[in-house]
Amino acid sequence: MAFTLSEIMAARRQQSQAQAHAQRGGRTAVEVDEYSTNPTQAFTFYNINQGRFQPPHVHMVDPMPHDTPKPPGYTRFVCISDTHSRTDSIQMPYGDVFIHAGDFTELGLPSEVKKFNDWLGTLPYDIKIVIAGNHELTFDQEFMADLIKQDFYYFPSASKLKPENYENVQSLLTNCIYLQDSEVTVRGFRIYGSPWQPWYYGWGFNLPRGQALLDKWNQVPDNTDILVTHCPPLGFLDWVPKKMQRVGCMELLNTVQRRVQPKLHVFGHIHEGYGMMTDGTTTFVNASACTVNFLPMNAPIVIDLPNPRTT
Ligand SMILES: Nc1nc2c(ncn2[C@@H]2O[C@H](COP(=O)(O)O)[C@@H](O)[C@H]2O)c(=O)[nH]1
Ligand SMILES: [Mn+2]
Ligand SMILES: [Mn+2]
Repeated sequence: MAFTLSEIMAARRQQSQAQAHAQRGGRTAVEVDEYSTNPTQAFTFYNINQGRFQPPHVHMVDPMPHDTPKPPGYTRFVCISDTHSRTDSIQMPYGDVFIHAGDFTELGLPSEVKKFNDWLGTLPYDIKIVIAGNHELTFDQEFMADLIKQDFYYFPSASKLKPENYENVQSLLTNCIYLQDSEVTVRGFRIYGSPWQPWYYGWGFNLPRGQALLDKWNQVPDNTDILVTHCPPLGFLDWVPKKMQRVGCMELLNTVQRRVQPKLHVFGHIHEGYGMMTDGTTTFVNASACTVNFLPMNAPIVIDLPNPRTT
């Protein structure tokens, strides 16, 4: 893949401006990236010209064994995602705070949501945080209104749904804190959750790459400790082998690295990307429980974070 000299110079200028700004202690306002609509090209360009995804800062991290003792003064987060109504065989480890990063159903049917909520009720964690993903169709009110207008053309299996059965679908989640472009502070950690992802076959919470998604990420407060999104950022656990593509969101990456800099970013969506990485500032967790064949084979990922000082 060839880049022109002016493209390389522009990217270097952008990088040095961001570094200078960061050195002044400021956090950069994120703008739409010129490679936003082609994430595979963006990855290649920024990797070759800026070493943006290279060691020593960027590397894989081995998930912690579930029987590791928790150090005093730490909170243990149990991260999971993409369970797709297949929770029966999943062994849940010890922990304090449960985080589910979306796709807990296949279609967001109220029956599936109730089953998921019942499962949540059996889990022993102090706090349980859940966001939606593209499969939670009924949680996306605008999506459902459009689907009805199209007479359920794209999702005929959802056609039996009646609006009165899903209008308040969030209220079925009685055993967790549900976040949708919103935040909660637990044990001193500021946690923000958002379900949006780059458009892919017109599912729920799909948005075009670029400004539309950046508008959502711009709602994340600067001092967020833990960011939960359904989709990955570009370059972190976002590789789709069968398409040989990077599919993470460029604007999400820039928001995480240039502005918010959370301690932990939990997501899923790309089942093949299950695992853990770091860039030296943020730990990235793709917690997809299901494989690409929708088999719930991947264990929840646990991570200990030091409790924030409260003054
Ligand atoms: N090439 C792309 N593949 C994608 C994208 N989003 C999802 N996927 C693939 O689908 C599965 C399952 O996703 P789900 O949301 O239906 O559970 C995922 O593991 C990928 O293989 C995309 O934007 N581009
Ligand atoms: Mn999924
Ligand atoms: Mn998904």
